[in-house]
Amino acid sequence: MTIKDDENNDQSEVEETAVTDHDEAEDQPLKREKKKNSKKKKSKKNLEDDGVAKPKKKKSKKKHDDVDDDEGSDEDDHPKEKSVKKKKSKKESSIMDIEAQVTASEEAGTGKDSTLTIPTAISTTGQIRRSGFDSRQSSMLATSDDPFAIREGKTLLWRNVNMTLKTKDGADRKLLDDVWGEVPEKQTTAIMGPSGAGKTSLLNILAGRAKTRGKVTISSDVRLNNFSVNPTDISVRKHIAFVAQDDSLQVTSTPREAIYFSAKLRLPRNTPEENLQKLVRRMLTELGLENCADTYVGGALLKGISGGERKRCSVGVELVVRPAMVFLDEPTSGLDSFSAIQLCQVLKKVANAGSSVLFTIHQPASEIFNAFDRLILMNKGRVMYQGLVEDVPSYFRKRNHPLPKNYNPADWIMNVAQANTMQKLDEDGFFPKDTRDLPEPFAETVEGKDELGITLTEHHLEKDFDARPPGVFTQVRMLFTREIKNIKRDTAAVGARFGLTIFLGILIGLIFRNVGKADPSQPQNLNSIFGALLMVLLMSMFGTAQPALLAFPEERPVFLREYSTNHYSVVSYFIARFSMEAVVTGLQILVQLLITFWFIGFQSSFGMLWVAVYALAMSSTALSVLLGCAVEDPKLGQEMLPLLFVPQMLFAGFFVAPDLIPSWLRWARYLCTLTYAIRIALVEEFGDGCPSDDGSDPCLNLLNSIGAEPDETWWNWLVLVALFATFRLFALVVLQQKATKFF
Ligand SMILES: Nc1ncnc2c1ncn2[C@@H]1O[C@H](COP(=O)(O)OP(=O)(O)OP(=O)(O)O)[C@@H](O)[C@H]1O
Repeated sequence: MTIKDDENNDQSEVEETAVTDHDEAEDQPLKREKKKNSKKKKSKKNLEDDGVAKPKKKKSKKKHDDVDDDEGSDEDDHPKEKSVKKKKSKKESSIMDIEAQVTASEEAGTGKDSTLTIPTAISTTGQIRRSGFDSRQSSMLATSDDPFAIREGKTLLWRNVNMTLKTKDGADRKLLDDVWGEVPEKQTTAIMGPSGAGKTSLLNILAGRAKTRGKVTISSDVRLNNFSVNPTDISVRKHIAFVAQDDSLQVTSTPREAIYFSAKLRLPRNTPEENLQKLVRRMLTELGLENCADTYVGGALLKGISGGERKRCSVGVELVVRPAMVFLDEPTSGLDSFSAIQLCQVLKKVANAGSSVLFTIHQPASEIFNAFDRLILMNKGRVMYQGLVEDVPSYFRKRNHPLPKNYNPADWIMNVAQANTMQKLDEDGFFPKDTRDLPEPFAETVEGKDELGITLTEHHLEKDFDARPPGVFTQVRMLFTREIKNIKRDTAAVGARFGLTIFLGILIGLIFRNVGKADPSQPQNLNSIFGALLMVLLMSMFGTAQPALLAFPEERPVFLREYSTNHYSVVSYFIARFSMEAVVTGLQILVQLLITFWFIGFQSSFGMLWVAVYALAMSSTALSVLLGCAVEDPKLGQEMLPLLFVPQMLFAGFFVAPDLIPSWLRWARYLCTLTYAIRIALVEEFGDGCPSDDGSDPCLNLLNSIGAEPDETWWNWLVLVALFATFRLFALVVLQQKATKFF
């Protein structure tokens, strides 16, 4: 095998690099670490056959072998990739050698630490183990085009997880009762149990998607690589790839694009384009998505791939970035048995590569059940079993519920859980207590320091500039490109928006035809021109603010998923959305004015009128974006739409003279963008005045009545721009706050 052939050469090559790359300062912690390693090595506590995982050297050796086996079988499955794999650089091979060596030395209990700057972490059993590569090695790993490349894993463990519901009669109902457990790295762990057992609640708490709220109280002791963490903290959530039950994918993207989008934005910036493409292709193949790779994901209004394919696509989006921890809520629901097995095999490969995989599952087929490494069996909020899947039969046998021959173990244990009362199960010795002897946690947060002064984030931080994820520019470009595709593909929405603009433009144009060419010194003509101008402004406000208001609430699930999984920053998202809105709004106003301007025959310059109407549209959309960011439900957003427009019309000064408005309410007019836009447009149209025969000037009188001074137009521009900027800034703040909320 290539890896073995290169072993000696590559190993020495990397050893040399590792040593020469570290200056004196970096060597110090290494020495400290080695000292501490030897001091702190604790014996694994042998946990008895009460459902607690036993450390099995044999098992871990097998796992290591599995990695190699999988490598081999992958090549068999994908002959085309053989040549690619053979061409893997020596460096990549050597990294795998290092990993193999690390695993082997862990098992043998001999650490060859001298070549690696590996900080320590304490495993669930208290055993000290290495948990990292130096930045050079990890960045080299990260540039691989293999979704199952070896990665550094993480272990999550928890105890005393309680979830309590205050019932109507004031009593406390325990939804989760002192739940404990762990998701070790390199293993797949399934949470099973009857409906209502608390599987989803537990997964959500661990993934930071549930917290004390209303009548539900949650408390927990959760540790990530022995850092005591609050799972709802965004910095903790970003360590976990989460695949929710309901898919939140961009409706107009294809599976290929969705997976590529995730890989491009989350993998190191120096990952070659060719590798990204290979990675995506491999992911599509592994998940059986090749046939629908270029079909839209689809949604309620757009026909797309099937529900099962959508689910697999969601899994691919997370797995493509080689996460250290993967949580999945019922990943196999809605899949046929072949697809479910295929997906489980993929999860197994991911675990073999080093990740910790946790998922909830209903009653799986025996083939799937036997493919898990570990099982957490929940029953009415309590842990009924916790440990290796292979220990399940003996555990149940010892408790007088032996597994019948030729029976699906999953069916059997569910049957036992449901057919017996909790009291009977308790008497039979189920519901093991947490007897783990956990070491003191390093720190209260991932940003706290471990004993070597290293934060959990730093363990994974890419120090190499090129190995960091793409910057703001790439994020904005990717988001912007996706938005353009979205607009092009969602033809119904774009067609409705522009179709309505054309229709209303023609209608207004026909009704006010040639009104602008009439003599404005005649009162009825002046009223008509004013009416035409007002209609054009109102139409631009309504036509642009409504889609902008609905945009964020509709996109919220996708945004929250992508933001919480490190695709992009809030600022990038905001800039991309704003740029898209600016372009589309500009075009929409152009179409509208091209029709109405020539129909009506306005006297102002076309360019100036376009700028005024555009400025009004942009500042109105800024207000509606603010509202859109504040509400979570698109329907609620729609209900609140009048809130944007009615006050604008009331306070702008053309229905009621400002002096007649109660004095304590008059200030509100200064916040209305329409007030300033109508002044600018009127000055453009009537600024030169229109003296009548009786010596008066009706045009200037009109300007006067609504506070439009031709000499002070700049002031109106300034306020319009200031309002625009303020609303946008508030929207950004609100979005930033909402971005961290999942509940
Ligand atoms: N926020 C909540 N408020 C009130 N009750 C809740 C809340 N969340 C969960 N529950 C209750 O907690 C229990 C466990 O719910 P959970 O959804 O975790 O079960 P589950 O094992 O995932 O069930 P299923 O397999 O049917 O999805 C249920 O009785 C549910 O009604």
